[in-house]
Amino acid sequence: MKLYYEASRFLDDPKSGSLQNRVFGAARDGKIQSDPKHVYALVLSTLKYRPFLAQIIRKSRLLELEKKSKLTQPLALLLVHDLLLSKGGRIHSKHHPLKDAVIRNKTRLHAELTKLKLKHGVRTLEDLVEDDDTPVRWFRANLVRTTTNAVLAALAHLRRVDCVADIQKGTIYHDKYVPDLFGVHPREALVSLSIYQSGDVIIQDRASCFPAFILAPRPDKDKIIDACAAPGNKTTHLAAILGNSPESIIAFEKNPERAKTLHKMCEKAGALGCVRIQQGDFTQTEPSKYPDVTGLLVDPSCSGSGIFGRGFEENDTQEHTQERLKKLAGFQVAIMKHAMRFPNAKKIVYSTCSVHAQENEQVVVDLLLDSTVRAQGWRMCSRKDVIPAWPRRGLVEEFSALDDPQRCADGCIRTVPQEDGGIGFFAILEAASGWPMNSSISAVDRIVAIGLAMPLPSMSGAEPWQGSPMAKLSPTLAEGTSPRDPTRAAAPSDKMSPYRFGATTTSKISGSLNIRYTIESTICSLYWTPAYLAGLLSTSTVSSGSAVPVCLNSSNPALSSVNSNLRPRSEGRASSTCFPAGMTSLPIPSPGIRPAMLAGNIKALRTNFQRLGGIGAGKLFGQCSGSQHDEINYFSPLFLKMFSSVCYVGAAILFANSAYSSYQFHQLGDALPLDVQLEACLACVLVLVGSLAGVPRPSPKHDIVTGKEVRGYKQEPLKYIYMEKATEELEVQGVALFEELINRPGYLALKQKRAEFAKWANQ
Ligand SMILES: C[S@@+](CC[C@H](N)C(=O)[O-])C[C@H]1O[C@@H](n2cnc3c(N)ncnc32)[C@H](O)[C@@H]1O
Repeated sequence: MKLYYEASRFLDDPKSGSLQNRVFGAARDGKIQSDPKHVYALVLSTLKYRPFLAQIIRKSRLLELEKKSKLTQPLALLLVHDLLLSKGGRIHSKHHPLKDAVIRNKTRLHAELTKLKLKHGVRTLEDLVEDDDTPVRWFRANLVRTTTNAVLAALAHLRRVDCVADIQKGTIYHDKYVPDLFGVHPREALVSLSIYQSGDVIIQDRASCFPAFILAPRPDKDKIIDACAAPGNKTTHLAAILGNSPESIIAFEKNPERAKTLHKMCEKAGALGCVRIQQGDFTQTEPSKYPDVTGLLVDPSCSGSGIFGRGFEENDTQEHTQERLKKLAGFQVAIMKHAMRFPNAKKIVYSTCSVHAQENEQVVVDLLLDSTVRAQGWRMCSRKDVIPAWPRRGLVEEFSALDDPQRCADGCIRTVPQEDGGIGFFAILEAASGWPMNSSISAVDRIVAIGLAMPLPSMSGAEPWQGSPMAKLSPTLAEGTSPRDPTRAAAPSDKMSPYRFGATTTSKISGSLNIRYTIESTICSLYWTPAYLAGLLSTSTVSSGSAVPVCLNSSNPALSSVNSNLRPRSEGRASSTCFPAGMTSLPIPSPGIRPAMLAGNIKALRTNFQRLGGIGAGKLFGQCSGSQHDEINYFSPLFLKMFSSVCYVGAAILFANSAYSSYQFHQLGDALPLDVQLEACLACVLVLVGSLAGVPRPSPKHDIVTGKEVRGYKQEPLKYIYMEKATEELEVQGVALFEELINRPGYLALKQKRAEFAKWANQ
């Protein structure tokens, strides 16, 4: 429980700073004893799902119901998170009153989770969070390994659409801005495809593809430095544009762990021949040692505010936010100034994944107002050099300190998170005097392009080749700063796409209603069906009166006593239950029946089944003839025909019911419960019985000695099932024997049940 107590301190910690810093800092200072990695992971995941967990807790009334246990909201969030979402079963490890309080409400909490999933039409909460975050799954053809046409051929099963808004499941969009880029619906199974696994395609947000595209290095001519490279999305994109020319990229990465990720990603992309990875601080390099470098891509650590749900933490104060932005901007200007010192660099692209002007336009203004930068001849490029067709440009008001604010703003690219189909982005281009605006990188003038960077998969354990589309992953920040944590999980339903709403409404609810109903009805069927079957068999015996046609041999001396017991049940006391006369001898295991009484009847029932089984289904249904000479009675052909039909109809209903239940469980991603499996088995048995009963009777045979017709086997009478006593006893107790059967909703009450369930699910 220590872990939960310690983690709860970080959920609503008023202190500023990133979660990672706070948790690991607390561990260093000896303020927490639990493994900081566990604390961090637990708090991070709880924060991610917080709105949903809070909703589940509120709707289940957990805190109200467990008032006595003094369960607090932060602890409830963590414990419910582990109960519902953690696979490790940590909450069950040792008893503790607070853990027990949550576990006591397990069913209620699971029900609320199910309702939430049904409401949003998702199989897991992960889907819900992801859905809110990623409007489009962007991926680019890795031209190091394949071609755009080969990728299109591999995805030929997807229908081509011409605009981002038309992207839905089963479609593919070929981007009009970045030629090797494609967009699919986030739920499209991309990562399971071989083209993804082989590294032929790399998932990368469109905005993240802009910087390398703007830099546009030329194969065999340019040498590029990627100043802040890990995890390597833009590095591998550069390699693709450079046609994998040997040794054409130097990729710097300060963080040793992230440098390993960068290596992995380059390896996966097949770009190691082209990229030289240099682990170390780019700002500590000596520019004069790189005379052959013609261009740089500077994608420094930033606030990551352009990535969905990765803005500053909600508990960050305004002052703290400003303080952090100032610090980041200071680093960003410094690293850009260093990049501008490379003697033969003609073009620099600067990018961040922030939406804050402080990290974007204001950095550019600071650079352009700097006397050293001016003296070096760097200037801003105009719109025509920075994806001119892209409609969203920089913020004019931020350039008021410069000569032509409109021109400067037009030289920028901005993307709004989600609205523009991906993460937030900004880009600007500057050039030194004399630089021909439409020139390539070989031009003598110097250019600076500014955009936004991508999140870092390694931060959240993503595979490096997943690239940048994982919009939830946090970016690495500058020195003295730290990655952003998801203070908010996915947006609530009002932010959801129409697509999901579509899936959320009637069909899901009615379907889910059916799940519950089918479970209910399945259990009922399983509970009652053997009784019905036994009843059918017994009834056919009883209802025909004393001249029982089934299995009683009038020559049998034991028969008279048996027959005397076989008076129609309507004469007995059970008739008061209003149950159909023919069914009164059913050994129904009503909860009211005391076990001892039931045991007697079960024994009798078993004996009957054994006898019937002993005779054999074929013999029972009269399709076989035997060698015995006793003439015995059989079911009438009409009865058998009807019985067979009843079996088929029953089997069809059970099959349909179990199939639909299976479908619904599949939709929910749950394993098929035993009762549904048993239902399907029962349906098979009914088909078998029905088909045996439906086999036409053989023509009568004649005894070769007597010449008489021989039609079957001698059979023993079925044992009488004594329901009378049980009935009496129950009536004394005031229990209606068949109450459950009478009150049980029929299969045809589905509509009503659906409505009830829909009401329940929408509470
Ligand atoms: C925003 S990420 C880069 C993302 C990368 N460009 C991509 O698209 O995959 C910033 C990276 O720069 C690294 N970094 C920060 N300061 C650095 C420095 N002074 N020198 C080299 N790398 C640095 C960080 O460790 C981090 O991995």
